[in-house]
Amino acid sequence: MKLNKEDLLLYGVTDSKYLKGRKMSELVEEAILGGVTMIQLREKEMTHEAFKQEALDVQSVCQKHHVPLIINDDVELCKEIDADGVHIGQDDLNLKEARKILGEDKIIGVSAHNYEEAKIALENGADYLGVGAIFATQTKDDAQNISMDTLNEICQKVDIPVVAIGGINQVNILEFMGVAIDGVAIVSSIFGSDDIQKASSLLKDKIQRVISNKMPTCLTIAGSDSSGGAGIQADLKTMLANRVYAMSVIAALTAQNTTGVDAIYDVGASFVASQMDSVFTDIYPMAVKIGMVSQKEVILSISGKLKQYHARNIVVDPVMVATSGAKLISDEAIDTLKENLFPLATVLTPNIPEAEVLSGLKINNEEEMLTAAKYIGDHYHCAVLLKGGHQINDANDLLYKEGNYQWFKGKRINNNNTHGTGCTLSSAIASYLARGENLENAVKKAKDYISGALAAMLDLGQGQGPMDHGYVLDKKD
Ligand SMILES: Nc1ncnc2c1ncn2[C@@H]1O[C@H](COP(=O)(O)OP(=O)(O)O)[C@@H](O)[C@H]1O
Ligand SMILES: Cc1ncc(COP(=O)(O)O)c(N)n1
Ligand SMILES: [Mg+2]
Repeated sequence: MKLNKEDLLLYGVTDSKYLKGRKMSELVEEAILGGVTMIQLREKEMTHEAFKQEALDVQSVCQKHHVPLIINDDVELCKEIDADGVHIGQDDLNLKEARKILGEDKIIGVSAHNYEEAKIALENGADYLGVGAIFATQTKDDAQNISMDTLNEICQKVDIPVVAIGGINQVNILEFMGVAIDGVAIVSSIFGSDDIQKASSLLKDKIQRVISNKMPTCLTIAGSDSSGGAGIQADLKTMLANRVYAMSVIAALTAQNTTGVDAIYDVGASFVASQMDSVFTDIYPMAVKIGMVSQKEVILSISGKLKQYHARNIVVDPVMVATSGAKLISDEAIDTLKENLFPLATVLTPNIPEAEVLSGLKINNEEEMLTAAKYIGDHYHCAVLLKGGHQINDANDLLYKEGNYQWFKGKRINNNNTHGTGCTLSSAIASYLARGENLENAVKKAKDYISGALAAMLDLGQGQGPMDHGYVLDKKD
């Protein structure tokens, strides 16, 4: 029996510490009834005879439900009872030998902790890879952690199925949104649960949704602009126009129009946290854009939640002053931003005045833009896109990342309606990161989008008006 990719969707891995006097085959049957699609029998401290007896019991349950049974480590036992396959680690009997013993018809899975190991396993004829540990796990204390990025890289470069393993539970399973895995291998959250069938069924439902979802998801955490040109409203319009599913956590409300900000109403830190819980435990965002956050407590609650949910692709727009000149952040909050949010950022997107505040340097030309971008990037250990919208000449933006820099040239458009340009650019970058683009391509596409939105020459309001975020839809008429 050879492997179907679909069999890996919810891969239950047993552990006798959860037996509590019951038979392993009973636990396995509950897991299968809940939706587990493949079973791995994993016993570390059992005599050969006892392991064989348990394996035969479990095998009859698996056969009854047409679920493949994989034996951990023990190639001989797999052959002896004619199980469907074996899973071997990096230290176990090597793959070529296992293949010689079992022949081509048996499934052989291999554990890999990095791309090199994955490549070798692929070359030596593995049928699937178990990659981890993704999260901290109690099952294996020596497990190395690997990042979502490495996991995704392995999935994309290796064309055999990949399951993620290590500490996966009902909440963090959503973090695989947008990662090209074929399934998850789970021990404790299935077999350690009081109701194995129910736990399996909930996990199955979640992993099915995560894997089948092809719509990139994106979250903005920012302030509301009642006039709709900047803040949350600009972000949602931008994300929609750049074809991602957009969600919002409102961190502040402004009474604002094109002529200025009349009032600010702060949203409490705990309500911001509640909004983030609601979003991250249901539709996990593949990228997050952070805009106006005016209060220290709110920033702390955002950074705490971003860490808790291992958010990735974080674009931080250090919004300090609106295009109209109004101050949007307290001085105390700027320090909190630097200490707590900047270290989490994939990229920071200051405009020239903001970069001057962050670097303490004056910026009058492109050479000084580079000096400031370098200072900020090296100081806060993140990539920096220093926007040139406030330059007198061209609207050229500078991306500085890990010692390298790249200019994104723009033609200055003779349009005074630039309300919300920073919000729009950062949201467009987040959208393309959610779509799987690397930072350089995301910036390039975002820059093209905003140039088009400015060139559409919308003219609304009595002050510096908003842009036409929907210009891309005109083609559809
Ligand atoms: N008149 C303009 N013509 C073309 N691009 C512009 C113009 N004004 C701003 N931009 C671009 O809009 C983006 C936002 O930049 P900027 O206006 O500096 O940010 P912020 O809104 O945060 O002050 C950048 O890509 C910048 O180059
Ligand atoms: C709620 C809110 N957030 C941000 C901005 C900054 O606008 P810009 O993108 O023009 O810098 C704004 N004016 N209002
Ligand atoms: Mg602006």
